[in-house]
Formats: sequence, C-alpha cells, structure tokens
Amino acid sequence: MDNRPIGFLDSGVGGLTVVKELLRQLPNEEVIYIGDSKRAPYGSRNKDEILAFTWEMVNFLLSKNVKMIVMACNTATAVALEDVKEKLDIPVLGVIQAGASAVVQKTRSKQVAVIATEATVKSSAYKDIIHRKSPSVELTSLACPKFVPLVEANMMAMPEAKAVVKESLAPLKGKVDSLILGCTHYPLLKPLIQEEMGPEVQLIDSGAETVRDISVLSNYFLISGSEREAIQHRFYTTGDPATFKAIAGQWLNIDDIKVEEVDLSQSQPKTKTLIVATRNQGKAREFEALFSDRGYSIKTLNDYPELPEIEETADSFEGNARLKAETIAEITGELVVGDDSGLCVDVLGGLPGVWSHRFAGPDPTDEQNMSKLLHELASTALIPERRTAHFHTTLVASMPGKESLVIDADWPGRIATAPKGEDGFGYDPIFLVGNGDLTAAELPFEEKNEQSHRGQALRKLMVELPSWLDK
Ligand SMILES: O=c1nc[nH]c2c1ncn2[C@H]1C[C@H](O)[C@@H](COP(=O)(O)OP(=O)(O)OP(=O)(O)O)O1
Ligand SMILES: [Mg+2]
Repeated sequence: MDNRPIGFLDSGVGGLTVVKELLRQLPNEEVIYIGDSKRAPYGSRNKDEILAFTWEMVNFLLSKNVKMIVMACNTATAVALEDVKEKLDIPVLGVIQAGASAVVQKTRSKQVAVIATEATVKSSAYKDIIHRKSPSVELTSLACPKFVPLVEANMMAMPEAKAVVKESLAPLKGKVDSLILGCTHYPLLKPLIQEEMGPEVQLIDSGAETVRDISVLSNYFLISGSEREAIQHRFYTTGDPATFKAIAGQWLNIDDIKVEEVDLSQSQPKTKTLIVATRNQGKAREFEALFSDRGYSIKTLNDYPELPEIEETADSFEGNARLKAETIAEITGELVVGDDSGLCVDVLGGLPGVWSHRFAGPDPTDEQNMSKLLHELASTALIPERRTAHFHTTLVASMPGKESLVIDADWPGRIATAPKGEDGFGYDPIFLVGNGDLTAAELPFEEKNEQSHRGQALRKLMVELPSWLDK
C-alpha cells in the first residue's frame, strides 16, 4: 500500500476527464493535478516547447511527492512520454496506448478515426501503435485545433461550440464505426461529437481507458492506496483559477474543490503581445478579461504614442476594422486586433451603423448621439416593434504576411424611449436587450460581456486564433 498521491498533468482542463474516471474506478487514490491553461493549447506548439513545458509540470508534480505520473494529455504523451519515462524511477503512464488498444478491440468494420491536436496527429503515435497491433485496421487522423480553446474557455454549452464541432467533423461523417477522442479535452464535448457522428459510431475515450492501466500498474508495483478518510485532492492551474474551478466543479461534481494558481515558468514567462488597435480603454479591458489568462499581454495604441491616428474612412465595419488592424500590424510587426462596431436601427435602414461614433457631429458626446437617435425615432415612440435594432461588431486579427482573420457578431434588441441605467458606454442606456425591458446600461459588466456583440466576437476569436496563428 502507498497512500501518496498520483500526479496528473495536462495542457489545461482536459486531463480532468481522466481524473473523473479515476475517482469512479479507484476511489482510494488521491489526486494532484496540474493544468497549464495559460499556455494551452499545446497542440499547435513545436516539439521542443511541448517537451520543455511537460518537464516543468513533471518537476512540479515531483515536488509534491507523487508515487506515479499520468500524462493526461495526448500531445504531451506523443512528444514527451518516452523521455520522461526513461529519466524517472516512478511509473509514468500516457493516454495513447490505452485508446489505441481499445479501438483495435472494438471496431468491426476496421474503418476507424482519431481526432486529436495537430501535434498528436503529426507525431503519428496512434497510427504506429494501431498498425503494430492490427495492420488491417485503417486509421484516418484528423486534427481539430479549435476544440481545446473552446473547452478552455468553458464554452461547451454555447451555440458556437455546436457550429465548430459540426464544421470540424464533416470530413469523417459516415466513414468510420469508431472514433478515438485522442485529446483529453474532447470528452467534455462528447454529446456534441456523438450527435454529429451519429449514434452508431462508438466514441473511445482514451483517458477513461487509461484508468484501467493505472489500476493494473498500481497492483503490479504494490502501490495502490488504502481505504481511508480525508482524501484531499489538489488542483493547480497556471491559468485563471475561477474558470478552472467552474469546469472542474461541474465535471467532477465536487462542490468545495481546491484550486490554486501556480507559475511554472518563473525564469522566462512566455507571454505573447496582442495589440488592440484602439485608444478606448473600455474595449481594452474586455480583451484583457479574456486573453491575459491565455498568456497574452494586452497593449493598446496608448502604449505606442508614436503610431499615427487612423481615420475610419471605410464605409463598412470590416473595412474600418481592417484599416486599423492591418495598418498597425504592418508598422509594428506584431499581432494586432482591430474592431469596428456600431448600432444598426432597422427603420433607419441600418443607421447609424458604421457612423455610430460620429452620428451627431465630428466629435460628439454619447448624450448627443443618443438624443439625436431618439429624435430620429420620435414618430415610432408608441410602436415598440418599429424600434428594433442590433449592435454589430467586426473584429479583424492581422499579422504581417498573413491573410487577416475576420469575425462578426450581432446583439439584437430595441431602442428605448429614454435613457436608463448607469453602466456601459456609448448607446447602452437606450438599448433594450432582446425582447426585455432592461437596457444594456442596467446589466452588470460580466453579464453584458456574456451576451454582447463584442463578448460573442471575442469568444469566437479565442477559439479561432490559435489555429489561425498556426496556418
Ligand atoms: O457595446 C456597446 N455599447 C454601447 N455602444 C456601443 C457598443 N459598441 C459600440 N457602440 C457604439 C459606441 C460608439 O458610438 C460606436 C463604436 O465605434 P467604434 O469605432 O467601434 O469605437 P470607438 O470609436 O469608441 O473606438 P476605436 O475606434 O478607437 O476603437 O458604437
Ligand atoms: Mg467606428
């Protein structure tokens, strides 16, 4: 018997799918978990980086006196398992072997597929093991680089998730009888994946299969835990502890889960710069809220006083967003996101639209813009259904030498007859959200972000950015 904990590592929250299975099958084992959400996704990183980051997590777990290490991450397993195994004298287990064995046993048609990160697909680790076990099984490998960012942002229940899963899995539909979820993040999207592939396709959860191997290995080395009170699982993340806690609490069904933030890379923090092409601090704050946990340091034009003022001279949101993002990217050589947004009122044929900011004149206050709009709509004051409108935003991400990434989002509502509420900015006090009677200026900051055009667009950007950067 050995009551020391088992160490789990992952690029983020995905390894929790393995932990969930462990808690079910081996309730006498204590868990120490480290997730590197700040540097996720690993899948689009190069081998040297993945190896270095994995070693940082291994060393962290060793400092917690673990009796075994489970690489609950397919990407880390594909790149680093052999190296770590060779150098440690405690048992080290990956997640690929078990998933590969399971598919060979379960397939009838011998047409199978694995979905995984780009790095795992590139390593051909699944292909090698499956072919060694059964040369007649035909394996298709598909990288789904947008899945990990979706899960890391806890967006599994949002409509964007369904759309991304559908688009990503299209090449596999109707072609296989078994599908390996070759990334431990993917079981968190299982209902969507099953719905897209159809009920006849068996999904193989590599992580769950791995727990059987943990059990066999613990028995072999006589290191199983004994039945006891007070098992205290501990979770560590390099990212935002609140997001980790939300995902872990829900997935593992533990109420008082202990999550601590750690910094693995004191020596050389790998922060990337993202310039938001605006001088509007309110916008910058919304970017900061989402992207700083992902390892980005957010800068605005205020940090670069020498840059020129960029006039919004185009007549479309995309045109203006491109002007801002592409000009600044060209000058600085950095990753830049520009956005243009506005309020589009249906009876006004979409006005003020791109001209929202300058609606009441060249440099108006928010109050002047709102009064002008209320004045224009005076004749519809008693007919709410004639006052429908939506906020629109277009984000453009730009890097020199790259085709820009363009993202749009809308937020529907109606125009109120008088301003109401203290929060927000711009036209928020006269924008009634959806069919309700609260204005955007009456919503708390977080709630507005959850629903708004800019919130939606930023979350889409978070999902699309890593694979776009890798193109
Ligand atoms: O959530 C919003 N709540 C209220 N009003 C909003 C919102 N989103 C955009 N709006 C209005 C404000 C401004 O009149 C125009 C944005 O114009 P837009 O050009 O994107 O921004 P901006 O001129 O303030 O800053 P910058 O160009 O430096 O990014 O639309
Ligand atoms: Mg504008």
